[in-house]
Amino acid sequence: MNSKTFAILPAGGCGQRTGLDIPKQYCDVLGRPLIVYTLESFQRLSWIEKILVAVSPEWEGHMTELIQRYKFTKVGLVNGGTSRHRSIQNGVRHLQDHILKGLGGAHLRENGKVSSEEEPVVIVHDAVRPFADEDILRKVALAAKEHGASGSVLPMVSTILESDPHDVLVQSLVRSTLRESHTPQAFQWSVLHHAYQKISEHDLDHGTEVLDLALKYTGCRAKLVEAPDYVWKVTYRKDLVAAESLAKVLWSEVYLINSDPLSSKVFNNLASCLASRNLKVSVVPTMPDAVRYVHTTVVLHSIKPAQEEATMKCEESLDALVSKPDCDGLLACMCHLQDDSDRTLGTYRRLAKRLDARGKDKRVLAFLVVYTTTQEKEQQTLSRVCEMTATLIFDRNPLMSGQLFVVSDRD
Ligand SMILES: C[C@](O)(CO)[C@H](O)COP(=O)(O)O
Repeated sequence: MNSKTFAILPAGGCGQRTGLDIPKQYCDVLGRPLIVYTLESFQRLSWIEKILVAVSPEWEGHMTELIQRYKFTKVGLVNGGTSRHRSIQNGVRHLQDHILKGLGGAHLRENGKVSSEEEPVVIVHDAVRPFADEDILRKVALAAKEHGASGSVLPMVSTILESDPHDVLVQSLVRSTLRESHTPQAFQWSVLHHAYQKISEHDLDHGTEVLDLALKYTGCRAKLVEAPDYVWKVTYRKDLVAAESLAKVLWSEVYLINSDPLSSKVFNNLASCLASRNLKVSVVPTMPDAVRYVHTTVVLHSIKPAQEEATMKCEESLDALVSKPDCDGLLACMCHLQDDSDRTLGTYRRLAKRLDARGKDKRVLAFLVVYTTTQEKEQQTLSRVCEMTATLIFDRNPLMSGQLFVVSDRD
C-alpha cells in the first residue's frame, strides 16, 4: 500500500446477544480477550499506521491496560458512541482533528471517488471479528483505493424470507443475487469523511451499514469482495466456542526442536499427528524467537538420556522460552526413558511441577510426556505417544499443565 492506511474499530457494544455479563469483545478465548486477537491482526501489519478503537467509557480503563499488557503501539482509544455509526463517527473525527489534520476530504466526483494516489484509506472493522487476515485486509484496502469503498461479503447460506408484521410470508428473495455484509470494509478517506459529515441524526441512530452511507451521501458504489468464512462476527455464545477452536488452528504455531538426528522418527510421526489437526508445524534445530501473540508451542524430545541430563535440558529449554519477550506459549517435552521405576517417575513428576510453576508467571503451559517401550511394540507405542502429545498441544488445557503423562507398553 503506498497511501497511508488507518483502521477504526467500533468496540462499544454491550454484547447483549451472548447473554453474558461482559461484552463479548472482552471474553476470554484461549487465555486472552477476544479483542486482543482482532487488534493483533492490525498491529502486525507494517502498512497500517494507526488503529482507533471506539470504547464505552466504563471499559476504557480495561482497554488501556490491555494496550499496555500486549504492547499495542499503534492502538489509540476514542469514545464509543450510543450506536455503531456514532462510534465510527468519533473515530473519523479523531482522524481529522489529530492525524489527518488539514486533510478535510478531497473534492469528490459524481461517483464519490477521489483520483489521488495519495488519498488515505480507512478500514472499518468490528472488534468482534478476530480472524481477519492480511489477505482480506489488503484486498479491501486496494479495492477501496480503486473504487472509493469496498466491503467483505459472503454468499447467503439460507434463503431470506420477507415477512409482514404478523409473521406471515410476503415473499422469498432470490438468494443468488444477495450477499451477507461483513467487515473489514475500506474507504477512501474523503468518502468516509463526507459520509459522516452529512449523515442525518436518524441514520446515526438507526443504521449500521457504512457501505450504505457511502452510497447514500457520496454516490460511491462499493466494490464487494468475497471474504474467507472465518471473518464472521462473534455474536452468540456458541460463536465463542467456535472462535476458540479457530484460534487453536489459525493462531498457533508448533516448533519441533530437533537437535538430535535420532529424534527424526519421533518428530516425523508427531508432525503428521499435528498436521492432521491443521496445526502449522516446523521442524527447526534451535529454539525460535517467540512470534508475537501467536500461541507458540515448542516440543523437545530426548532419547534415553541420563536422568539428570534430561531434566536439565527440559528446564533450560523452558527458561529459554519464558525469557523471550512477548512469550505466550506451551512447552511439551517428550522423554524416552530406559527405566520407569517409581523412583525415576517421581523425579519426572517433580520436574513437571517445577516446569509448571516457572511457566505460570509467563503464560507458558508445560507438559511432560515420558515413555518406555519394548523393541517389538516400539512403532505402536510411538504412535500412541505422538497422538497423546498432539492432543495435549491442540487442547492447550491449562489444567493439564504441570502433569506428568506416562506411556508404557511393558506388561
Ligand atoms: C453487518 C455489518 O453491518 C457490516 O457492516 C456490521 O458488521 C454490523 O455490526 P453490528 O454491531 O451487528 O451492528
